[in-house]
Amino acid sequence: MDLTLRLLRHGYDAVAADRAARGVAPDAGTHASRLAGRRAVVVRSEPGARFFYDESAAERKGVVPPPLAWLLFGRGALHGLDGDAHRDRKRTMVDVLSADGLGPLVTDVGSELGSAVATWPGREVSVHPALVSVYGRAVLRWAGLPLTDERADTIAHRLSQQVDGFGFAGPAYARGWASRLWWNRYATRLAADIRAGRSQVPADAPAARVVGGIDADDRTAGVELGNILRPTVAVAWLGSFAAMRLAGRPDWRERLADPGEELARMAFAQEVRRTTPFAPVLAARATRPATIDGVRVRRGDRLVLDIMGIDHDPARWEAPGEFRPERFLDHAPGAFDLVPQGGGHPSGHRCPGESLTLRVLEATLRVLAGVPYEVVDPSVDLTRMPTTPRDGLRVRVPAGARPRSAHASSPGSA
Ligand code: HEM
Repeated sequence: MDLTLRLLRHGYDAVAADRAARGVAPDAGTHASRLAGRRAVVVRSEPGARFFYDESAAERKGVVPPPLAWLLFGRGALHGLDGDAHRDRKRTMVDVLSADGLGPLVTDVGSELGSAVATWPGREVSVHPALVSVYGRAVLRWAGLPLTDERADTIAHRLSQQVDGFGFAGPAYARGWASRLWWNRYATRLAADIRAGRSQVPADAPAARVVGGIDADDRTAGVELGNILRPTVAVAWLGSFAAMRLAGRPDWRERLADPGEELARMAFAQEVRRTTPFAPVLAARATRPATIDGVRVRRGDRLVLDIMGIDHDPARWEAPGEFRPERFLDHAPGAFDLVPQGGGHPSGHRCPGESLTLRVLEATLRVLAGVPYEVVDPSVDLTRMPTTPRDGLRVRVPAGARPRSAHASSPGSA
């Protein structure tokens, strides 16, 4: 069976099911398969991951089919560019997302979430939609868009629908497309207004820097602006798993509530990234032949990076099935060992939002660690992509509880 069908049927367990069906040895780092009717080589080992990220060996153009790529990233997005066209555009994105400029966004996430959790005592709330609002308001404000909170909430939830639709889950896929078409219209107009000096977006704000830094038409500039806003909202998927893990670890919960424990929160966030199912695989096309781990690669073959397999590989991670944040306290992962947001060098296709993701999760953990909530149902459907703990993680906060974060002053680092 084709891996595409397995992805639709098994979701995050698709590669494991493919390996089992093809009789691949448990320790094999690479195996031959099929993707969308073509020969494919699925890579997990370090040599395989290096080949996947070698620009002289693999390309992206046209590999992800439009029904998925145009929904999630938008038509013409840098995810599907190669060579100089990719490099030029990537530079703008990396500049805008550099660590120096993220402080105000991260502080805002902490204070927005602090205000939100102050309303939770005595209620049962769903964490995922709450985080979509918090991250969405914060990133839209940081980007420089002058919006009311209500309008920002609406936009945040529309952006989250584009993410929620990527796994072709029936109505979610249709909702995702409705939101994508709306975003394309809204963002094209916004990009044109920013470029013509007709908007209230300050010239040095991230939205103006993205739109001004990209050498492309207004529609494509709007698509790339979405490629900063939408994935920041998507951190809510990781955030809901972070909240679930926190509830399961009272020892860490106590520690992470201490404002001085930033490094421990970063380690916890790394382990959340490693263990959270988000993108199961990535795809590219081989531009030259090779042999990887004894498996022949032909020019034109699809290459599939097995994200779930790498992040849970027993050769890389001790007890990979266990949630152990301490593994990141004194260990920085290699460029091909922890790949929830891609791997290799940042100038390649690796996600430029990793630092933002980690810092937003760190701020989220600081606030949530001070809230005495219980999880209603931690079950996770691994066949649904993207997935969250059931119902976006419903939590119950006792009446009269006083979330610590709502009273603590926010440290500048958070
Ligand atoms: C939920 C958190 C996130 C996850 C799981 C995630 C995952 C990924 C993955 C798997 C890739 C593809 C890497 C590759 O093709 O090799 C990627 C690329 C990308 N991500 Fe993220 N990401 C996240 C957050 C962010 C954030 C916060 C931003 C920006 C604010 C961002 C912006 C991008 C962009 C622009 C690319 C395209 C890079 C390129 O093709 O050169 N992502 N991300």
